[in-house]
Parts: sequence; structure tokens; C-alpha cells
Amino acid sequence: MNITIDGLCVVGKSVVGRRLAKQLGYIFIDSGLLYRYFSLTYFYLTNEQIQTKLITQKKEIIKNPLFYLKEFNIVYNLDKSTYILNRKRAAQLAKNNEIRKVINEIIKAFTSSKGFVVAGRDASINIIPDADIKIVLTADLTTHVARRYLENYDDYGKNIPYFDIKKDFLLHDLHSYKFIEDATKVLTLVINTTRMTIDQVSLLDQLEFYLCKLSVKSERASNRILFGHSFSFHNTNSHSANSATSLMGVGYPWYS
Ligand SMILES: Nc1ncnc2c1ncn2[C@@H]1O[C@H](COP(=O)(O)OP(=O)(O)O)[C@@H](O)[C@H]1O
Ligand SMILES: Nc1ccn([C@H]2C[C@H](O)[C@@H](COP(=O)(O)OP(=O)(O)O)O2)c(=O)n1
Repeated sequence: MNITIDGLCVVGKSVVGRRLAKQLGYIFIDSGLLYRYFSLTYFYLTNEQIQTKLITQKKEIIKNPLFYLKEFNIVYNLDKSTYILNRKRAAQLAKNNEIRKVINEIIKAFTSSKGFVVAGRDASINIIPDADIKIVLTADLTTHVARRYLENYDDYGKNIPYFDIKKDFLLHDLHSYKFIEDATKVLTLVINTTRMTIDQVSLLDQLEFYLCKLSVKSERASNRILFGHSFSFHNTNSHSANSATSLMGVGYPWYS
């Protein structure tokens, strides 16, 4: 079986994905790690140059999954400031559709057999559209920003102003919202993590995973399980969400 976990940043994809994979004896692939790895490897190249490099390198990478799945982890050895800087560069890289295509092809090739948990914002739509179980993690805007603030502060010792984080989020993450919206429409387990701790999300995940598995067997089409809070579109009781709506000039359907 293959499992996808979709969601924008800091909804817990990596933590939950890693725990789930460990529990099942599966391999966890964080697609964000590939964006960070290639942006690190080719830090000073333009997106177009990186695109050419990746197209040439793709075959070699696909032939050596075990080596590369380990190799990608060098990103975790970066010093804290470089890590944050590289994350920004990765966000730019991710806006290039050709690069996205190559990265997705690499992960697709790695996961052509079963036994993988793949996290990313387009995992269930573009990477493994035929995944057996698709989990979507969501959070409201304020939570996204607050978690990123805490992550920067606690993990990297950086006191990055709330407003800058929000601006970054709107610039770099919101464009992927469509993926998440689409992912919630397919066979899926949707968990709104806004008022949940990461442990609660993981536990719920593990528990409902089995439920979901059973439902997959019995009735694929009608299986959509929603957790966290009632599933609705809202942007009325949050100043932040309203700002986002007007800033982007689009509807801003945060799940609450
Ligand atoms: N439900 C949650 N409650 C509190 N903090 C969370 C929650 N989910 C994620 N986080 C925090 O957000 C940060 C990013 O988590 P991660 O799993 O890497 O998210 P993602 O892979 O979705 O970007 C971590 O510091 C993590 O502890
Ligand atoms: N499937 C993916 C995975 C990551 N990305 C982007 C999102 C981020 O800007 C970078 C790095 O991803 P990563 O998941 O490590 O970053 P976050 O901590 O979630 O912001 O790549 C993407 O566009 N599509």
C-alpha cells in the first residue's frame, strides 16, 4: 500500500508521515526534502540551469534510489541560518513547473512498488494519484504563521517577525492551495490540525488510518472522513484570513 499526506507548510506532514511510516515499516519520502536538496546542491544556479541539470541527472537518480534517499538527508546537516535561507531558495525552485515535473517523476519512480508514505503539497494529485490512502492535513492561516514563528524561534533561534512570516507564506505557499483543495475532493482523510497538538494528529492518524483502510475496501467512492472541526469554508472570524482574502483577491477557504 502507498499513502500520501498533503498539506501546506507546518501542518505536520513530516512528523506525522515519519511516525506513520515507522509504525508500518514503510519508507517515508518528504518531497520538500528534494526541493531543498536540489536548491542546496545548485544554490547559485538559476532555475533554468537547475532544470537542465535535473533533466540530465534524473535517470541516474532513479537508478539509485537507496543512495539518493540517504543523500537527500544532507540538508539536515546545514547550519541553522543556511537551512532557513535554503528553504526560501527551495520555495523559488518549487515555482518552476518543469523542475516540479522532474522531482515528481523521480519520486514516482522510487514509489513504483508499495510501502511508501509520501508527503508534499501535491503528493496525492501529481505524485501518487493512485495512492491507496490519501491524508490531507490543514490548519487556519493564523496557525500556519504561529507554528512557523515557533519553529524558527525554537529550532533555529531566529526571531523572525510575524508579519514577515505571513508575507512569506502568502507569497510562497498560497499558490499551492489549489493542490490541497483538489486533494480534499478525492478519496481522502481530512484532518484540520488547527486546535490539535502534533501528538493528537499522529494518534488520530494512526487510529483512523485503519478505519480508512476498511472503507477503502468496502466503498471507495463515498469515503471521505473529516476530523478536527466541522468542515466548512470560513474567513469571517479571523482578521488574518480576511486580510489574506483581500490580498490575494481570491476566496480563501481555510478549513475550520
Ligand atoms: N498540530 C501541531 N501542533 C503544534 N505544532 C505543530 C503541529 N503540526 C506541526 N507542528 C510543528 O510545525 C513544525 C513543522 O512540522 P512538519 O511536520 O515539518 O510540517 P510540514 O512537513 O507540514 O511542513 C514543527 O516544528 C512541528 O512541531
Ligand atoms: N511537493 C512539494 C514539496 C515542497 N514544495 C516546496 C514548498 C517549500 O517552499 C519547499 C520546501 O518544502 P518543505 O516541505 O521542506 O518546506 P516547508 O517547511 O513545508 O515550507 O518546497 C512544493 O512546492 N511541493
